[in-house]
Amino acid sequence: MLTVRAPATSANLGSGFDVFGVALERPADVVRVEKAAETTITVTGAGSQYIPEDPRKNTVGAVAEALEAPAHIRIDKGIRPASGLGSSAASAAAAAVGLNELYDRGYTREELVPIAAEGEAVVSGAAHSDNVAPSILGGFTIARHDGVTSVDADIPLVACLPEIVVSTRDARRVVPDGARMEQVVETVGNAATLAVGMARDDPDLVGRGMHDSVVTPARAELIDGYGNVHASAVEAGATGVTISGAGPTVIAACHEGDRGAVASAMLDSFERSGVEARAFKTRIGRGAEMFD
Ligand SMILES: Nc1ncnc2c1ncn2[C@@H]1O[C@H](COP(=O)(O)OP(=O)(O)O)[C@@H](O)[C@H]1O
Ligand SMILES: N[C@@H](CCOP(=O)(O)O)C(=O)O
Repeated sequence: MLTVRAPATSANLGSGFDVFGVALERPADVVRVEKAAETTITVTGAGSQYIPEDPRKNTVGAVAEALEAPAHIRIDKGIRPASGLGSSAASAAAAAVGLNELYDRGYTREELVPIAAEGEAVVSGAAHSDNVAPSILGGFTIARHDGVTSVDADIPLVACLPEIVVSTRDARRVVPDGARMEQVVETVGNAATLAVGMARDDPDLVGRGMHDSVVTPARAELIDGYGNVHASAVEAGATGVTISGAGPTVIAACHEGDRGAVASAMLDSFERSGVEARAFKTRIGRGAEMFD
């Protein structure tokens, strides 16, 4: 039996829709895999009552099938589903890393990314890799159709999760069909700024690069109080604020010493909108880790 801890992730970071992602130091899913004649799944932990144990409907089932690696898979959820923190992806990432080792398949971590993304297709209708890539590789990742680039980065973050459920499948339905040329130009500038900020561990550049005028405004409508939470976080010192993944988590980049104030400001602001929320002070962290 093998045990794998795979971290929560924040995808998009505003300007990098379906491309950028970061691994978070916490929270995480823990997945145990054991060889079996056919795949069975049990789920415990955060939000487990909403997660199917049928291998055709759970992200880890798709991964086991893609790797031809049937197993008893036990998932202990540390990441609430439909949170915008890559909950479904963390389980898929952990299963990919664990089953690859258990069955000695020999795939590199980069090669496991599209395999784990098969799980995302099951739940969101699209095999987007921007959550599974950082959950497997850690750091800041750029997921393209032809492969993944990753870089270690150290940026302090605050993730604020309101008690609202937004499924990725629903949030993908509000993504606009296209963008105007000036938005494309702006997005290229922001995305490039963010990537340089990651390479330099610079929270100011990362924050500036998180702005997005294409997808984020449409999705903000799904999160009660988003505009005020954004403004409060910036006022408290956040260098940039955006929706984490498909939401409803709101993620802020900041300097180390500002994390407490930013977290309090975001919580207070959600509360003023009548929304209960939790805030995690976190930072960019490592990818999936395996234990015997
Ligand atoms: N292993 C899993 N972990 C979490 N959610 C899963 C898993 N397998 C299937 N799901 C389903 O995926 C959906 C949550 O995924 P998604 O909407 O992408 O949210 P998140 O951003 O938290 O990953 C829920 O409907 C949940 O039942
Ligand atoms: N690029 C995807 C990311 C979804 O992230 P999740 O954490 O909400 O599953 C999207 O924006 O749809």
